[in-house]
Amino acid sequence: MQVHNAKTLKLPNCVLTIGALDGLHIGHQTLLKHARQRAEKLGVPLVVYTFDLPPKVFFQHVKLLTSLPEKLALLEKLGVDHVVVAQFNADYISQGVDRFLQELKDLNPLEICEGHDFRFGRGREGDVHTLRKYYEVFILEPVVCAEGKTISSTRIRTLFQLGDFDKAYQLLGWDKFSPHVQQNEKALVEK
Ligand SMILES: Cc1cc2nc3c(=O)[nH]c(=O)nc-3n(C[C@H](O)[C@H](O)[C@H](O)COP(=O)(O)O)c2cc1C
Ligand SMILES: Nc1ncnc2c1ncn2[C@@H]1O[C@H](COP(=O)(O)OP(=O)(O)OP(=O)(O)O)[C@@H](O)[C@H]1O
Repeated sequence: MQVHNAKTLKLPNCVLTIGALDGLHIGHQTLLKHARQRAEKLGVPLVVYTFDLPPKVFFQHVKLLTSLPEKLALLEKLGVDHVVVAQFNADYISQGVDRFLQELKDLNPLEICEGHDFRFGRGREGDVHTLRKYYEVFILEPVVCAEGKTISSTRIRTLFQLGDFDKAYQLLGWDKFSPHVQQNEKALVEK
């Protein structure tokens, strides 16, 4: 797997998923497994475009579930070929939807795979309908837990704060005893 700064990767084609992907929980994993299958079927690389810090950590100062090195290790396990890491800072945020779409052009995605609530660009002005004007977009149905509630990074952060570690690990879907999970448990309960 190769890691790139924003605006440096150029590809003739790919399957692309964009997102904060904090925690790489079961919803994210399902999305990336689908994207992996599409990339294999089309014979093109799988690219993930992600943000460091995740936008919600930057704006709302919520707790980080996975550090960048942890996230990259998990993306590699999921069979991602290229990861673009955008430094999410004031300068980056100032770019509007048009410049972000311009950047995507260099990746030439044959398909973009997202969940229905994906947003992008300054003020969250772009969504899957915006992407559909230019690209083939696959929308994954919300992945839910056994009680039918949608899995999200926000929900997992809340479960950690409530001390419901078993449920949080269940929704993360990674090995409870792996070093990154133990390290995060400590970080998430410490205020
Ligand atoms: C160029 C750019 C500017 C953004 N500006 C904002 C912003 O002003 N406010 C905000 O909440 N999120 C902003 N975001 C983050 C997106 O809303 C969104 O969190 C990001 O695209 C990841 O999608 P996800 O949260 O569905 O994973 C921006 C994203 C991009 C690519
Ligand atoms: N449970 C889920 N089912 C299907 N798609 C999902 C699910 N959770 C996230 N996604 C998709 O994964 C991509 C990245 O989303 P994001 O990183 O914002 O996850 P999130 O769990 O919704 O985070 P947060 O709770 O911080 O908003 C988006 O396309 C989003 O729609």
